[in-house]
Amino acid sequence: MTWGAVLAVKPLSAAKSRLGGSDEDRGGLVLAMLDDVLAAVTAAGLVALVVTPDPEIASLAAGAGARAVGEPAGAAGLNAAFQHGQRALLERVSAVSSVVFLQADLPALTATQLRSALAAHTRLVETESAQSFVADSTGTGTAALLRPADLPDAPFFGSDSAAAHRRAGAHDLVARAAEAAGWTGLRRDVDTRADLADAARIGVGPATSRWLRARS
Ligand SMILES: Nc1nc2c(ncn2[C@@H]2O[C@H](COP(=O)(O)OP(=O)(O)OP(=O)(O)O)[C@@H](O)[C@H]2O)c(=O)[nH]1
Ligand SMILES: C=C(OP(=O)(O)O)C(=O)O
Repeated sequence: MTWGAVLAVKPLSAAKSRLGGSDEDRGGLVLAMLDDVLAAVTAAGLVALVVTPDPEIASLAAGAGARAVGEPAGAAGLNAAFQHGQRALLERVSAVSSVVFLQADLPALTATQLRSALAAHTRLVETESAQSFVADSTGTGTAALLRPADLPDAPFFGSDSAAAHRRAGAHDLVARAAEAAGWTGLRRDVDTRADLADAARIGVGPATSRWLRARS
């Protein structure tokens, strides 16, 4: 399997409203977390593509070695953005056979944990068309959805997405893979200041670490 990663990020002015703070402060954190996620994705050997309407985010993605595309025409929301990104990635890199839709707010993600999840998918998912997911640390959201690169179906990110992906037939990797106990960074998405403190406790990447130091 040749894996690609698709990430989606809203405009900086609208992103991560639950974190509070000034637009500038929050925007800096969104960029830092994306930088750390892309570093882990690249270190894991995946090609990455970011769907975003924001030129500053697109520029950071390009600097980190990822491709960047704008929002899909005529469709809105995260699930349409992921589908659009999957199609765009396949058009650009035809060798990609599987994709992971990955949240951009996982600053404690490591390449080792990401590779471990991809390996668990390959080991546990028997049929070629099957999907699997990694639930976030609360168990209700989805940190990553793993699937064939040519699957056209829309994913079900949003509230209670873990249950929605399970209902859609995706395998629950956290329930099935013993090594999921080590996926602390992969599962630690950051929506609130408390989440950020927990990510810092786990250990964030260099960009988020710099952002935190500048504020301490
Ligand atoms: N490109 C794109 N990304 C999106 C869209 N909606 C959500 N996202 C991204 O999807 C990811 C998951 O969304 P959330 O964790 O809810 O983040 P958020 O919407 O920025 O956070 P809140 O404002 O606090 O709800 C984040 O990286 C968002 O930037 C969209 O319509 N287009
Ligand atoms: C979109 C999701 O993330 P969050 O719950 O952080 O909004 C999700 O888990 O499907």
